[in-house]
Amino acid sequence: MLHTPQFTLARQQLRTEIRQRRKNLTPEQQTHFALQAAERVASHPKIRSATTVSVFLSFDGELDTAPLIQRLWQEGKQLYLPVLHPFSSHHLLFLHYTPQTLLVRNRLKILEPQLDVTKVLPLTQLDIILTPLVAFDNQGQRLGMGGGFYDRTLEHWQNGGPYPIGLAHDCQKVEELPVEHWDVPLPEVITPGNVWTW
Ligand SMILES: Nc1nc2c(c(=O)[nH]1)N(C=O)[C@@H](CNc1ccc(C(=O)N[C@@H](CCC(=O)O)C(=O)O)cc1)CN2
Ligand SMILES: Nc1ncnc2c1ncn2[C@@H]1O[C@H](COP(=O)(O)OP(=O)(O)OP(=O)(O)O)[C@@H](O)[C@H]1O
Repeated sequence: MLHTPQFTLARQQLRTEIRQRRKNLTPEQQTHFALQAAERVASHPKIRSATTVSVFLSFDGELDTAPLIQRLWQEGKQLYLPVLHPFSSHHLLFLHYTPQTLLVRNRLKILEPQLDVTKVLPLTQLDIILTPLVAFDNQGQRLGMGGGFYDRTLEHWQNGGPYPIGLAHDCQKVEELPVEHWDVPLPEVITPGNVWTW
């Protein structure tokens, strides 16, 4: 199915608008929301029973994952971070993340663990994938930064892949997103104020 230029433009405008919305949150709001969300994530049954969880390092006004990461380490979870694949474009690898991990800035200016193949976890061994997003809607549809990284990662999640849980601010929710055929809807999104399930 092909879409009109207007449709693509609508997605792009929505990205710009919601990114601005989350960047407008005050530092006080960011701190408060990060703690609220950390509590919701850490007490979620699927997280409690998980061994391996992928997180992300926040940028661009995203919900700050720093308190959540500390808490999950304390609880003995094995954490992983997305790393841009060195030659398979728009694909991610997931690398082990500990307090000792050396972080470097990638070409999109996001911190990631330095590439070390011995630290890569196959997707089939990841229990939960906490998924960043720009906007989500009433049906669990997700709009990301536009690289298709998580769409590719989550393509086969229902056939033995990691269970995805979106992580976002409440202000990132919209009524209905313009959806592309490759968009993968999320079964759950956790915000500071709510746990949304579909
Ligand atoms: N914290 C976090 N990590 C993540 C993601 C994310 O959404 N959040 N990603 C989810 O997919 C992947 C990175 N995806 C991205 C896709 C596009 C842009 C981007 O357009 N960035 C700049 C321009 C980059 C540049 O300066 O060259 C921009 O802000 O417009 C950034 C990240 C992997 N890691
Ligand atoms: N499963 C897939 N297989 C191949 N190409 C894909 C797949 N998913 C997305 N793409 C391609 O990736 C590009 C970006 O997709 P999209 O705009 O939906 O990204 P996004 O969901 O906003 O970003 P992200 O998932 O990185 O947060 C599109 O051009 C699309 O064709």
